[in-house]
Amino acid sequence: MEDPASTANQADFAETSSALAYPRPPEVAEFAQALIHTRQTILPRRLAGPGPSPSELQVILKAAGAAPDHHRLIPWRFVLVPATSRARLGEAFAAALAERDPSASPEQMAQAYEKAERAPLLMLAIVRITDEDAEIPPAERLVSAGCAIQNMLLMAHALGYGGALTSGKAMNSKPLRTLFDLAEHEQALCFVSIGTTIKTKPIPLRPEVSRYVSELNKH
Ligand SMILES: Cc1cc2nc3c(=O)[nH]c(=O)nc-3n(C[C@H](O)[C@H](O)[C@H](O)COP(=O)(O)O)c2cc1C
Repeated sequence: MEDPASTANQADFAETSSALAYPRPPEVAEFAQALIHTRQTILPRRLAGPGPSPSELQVILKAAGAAPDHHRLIPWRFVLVPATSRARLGEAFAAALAERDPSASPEQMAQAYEKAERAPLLMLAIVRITDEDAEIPPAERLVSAGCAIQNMLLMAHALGYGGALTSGKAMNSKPLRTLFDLAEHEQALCFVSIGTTIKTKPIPLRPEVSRYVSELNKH
């Protein structure tokens, strides 16, 4: 059965690209494989300018919108943190640290503050855990958010940028929730950092398929 577009309005949707040729030329799968398997985390301290241009940023953000999204709820959102707002984020990180560890040293406070300065493109990924559509449980919303985030990481990688997801103890602290104006039913998932890779590292080893796949027995 087709899903109704329940929460989001039809006007919220737009065509993005034309279809790929069918049958697929083999290069398509080869390209997809190369893209997926060469993506790796490049931590924010290894990301410098330039970051994506405004038009590249739109391409990256549009990729999120291609994620599977049951009932087309758009249960996630991203808040960009431009250079002019990094100081406010740094203050929230430091306040979050002070809240959970009142004995934090000035060095630790400075480190917490400095985390907001890294990576030319920084955004917070937020998921709407519940809303009036009770049919779509939190787990499905989280899956959709993860798909949207991975789409952006892969698109950034295709454009030649490095990227990383970072979380940490400040994620759902009061200072951060207040700064990003999170509603009660929203949860901060992770920061997405994107920029030019200044230091590469070997591609990590990937798990054998047998580690995560099994077959349902008949009995
Ligand atoms: C939601 C989420 C949050 C993450 N937060 C952090 C983090 O705070 N610090 C970090 O070093 N890596 C973080 N990671 C990245 C993982 O450590 C990384 O993806 C993993 O080591 C696999 O490496 P790869 O991305 O290079 O394949 C996070 C990943 C996810 C999915």
